[in-house]
Amino acid sequence: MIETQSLSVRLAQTEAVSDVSVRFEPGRIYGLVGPNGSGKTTLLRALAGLVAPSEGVVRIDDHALSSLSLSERAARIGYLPQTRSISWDLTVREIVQLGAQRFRDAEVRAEAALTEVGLSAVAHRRVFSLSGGQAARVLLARLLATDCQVLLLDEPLTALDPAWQRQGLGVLKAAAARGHVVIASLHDLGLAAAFCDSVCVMHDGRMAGSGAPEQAFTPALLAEVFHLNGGFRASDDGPALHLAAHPVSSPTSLSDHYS
Ligand SMILES: Nc1ncnc2c1ncn2[C@@H]1O[C@H](COP(=O)(O)OP(=O)(O)OP(=O)(O)O)[C@@H](O)[C@H]1O
Repeated sequence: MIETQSLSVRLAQTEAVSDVSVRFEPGRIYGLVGPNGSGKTTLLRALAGLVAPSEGVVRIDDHALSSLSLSERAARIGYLPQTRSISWDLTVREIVQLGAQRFRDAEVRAEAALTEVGLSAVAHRRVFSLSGGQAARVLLARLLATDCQVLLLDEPLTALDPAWQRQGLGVLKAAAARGHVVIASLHDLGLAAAFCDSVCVMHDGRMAGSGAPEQAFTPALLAEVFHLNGGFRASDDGPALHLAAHPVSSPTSLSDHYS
């Protein structure tokens, strides 16, 4: 379990996260959603202990995160940052094994993670020879290989094709089913609604709503936070989130949003 209590994070002149109290439970996948600049990355970085709270606290399993050593944090929390780069042209297998290096059976764990992301066939290849989407899957496999209780992912679907966006979320859902806490920032609200047990909606640094997608994604919240008309409607596969093709026509709020 990882939670924040009255968490605020100030970055220079900006209160990027403002008075957020939220609890994330094992066995569940959480979609962290919100417009650009709403505070998703900052909240994830605070949960990872990479940025200090200006107010409030992050707690993991009833320990204040700040009381844990770096190695204790690293054993509990895996983090896939938004800006991803691979510095060394190692093989795919070697990169993924780096995630599992605290385990004796790192090689076995790395192979299992590579299978999950569909990269076993290219495990011998140098990582710089891969496509952008394949490289993104290598880093997802490295994160899975950490086997950390808490997995934090900042826009993990970037660079993935539509099929692999769904496969990737399926892999994360399976990790949650194994007992991990999975928290992923996502921009695709439809995918968040389809795959996540809960969504947490950030708006101007605050938590504007949270809960099961059908409860949290109300038409009023979609209009207010995302400037979108939409809501859940019945479909053959059960209730599904439908969003209008065009944003709500609100020149003032949209110009604010995109400025
Ligand atoms: N290093 C920084 N210094 C000052 N302000 C920052 C810094 N990093 C982010 N911010 C500001 O904090 C706010 C939240 O940014 P954050 O990156 O957390 O948003 P986000 O929801 O992840 O956005 P996006 O969807 O665009 O990735 C924004 O107003 C941003 O401009």
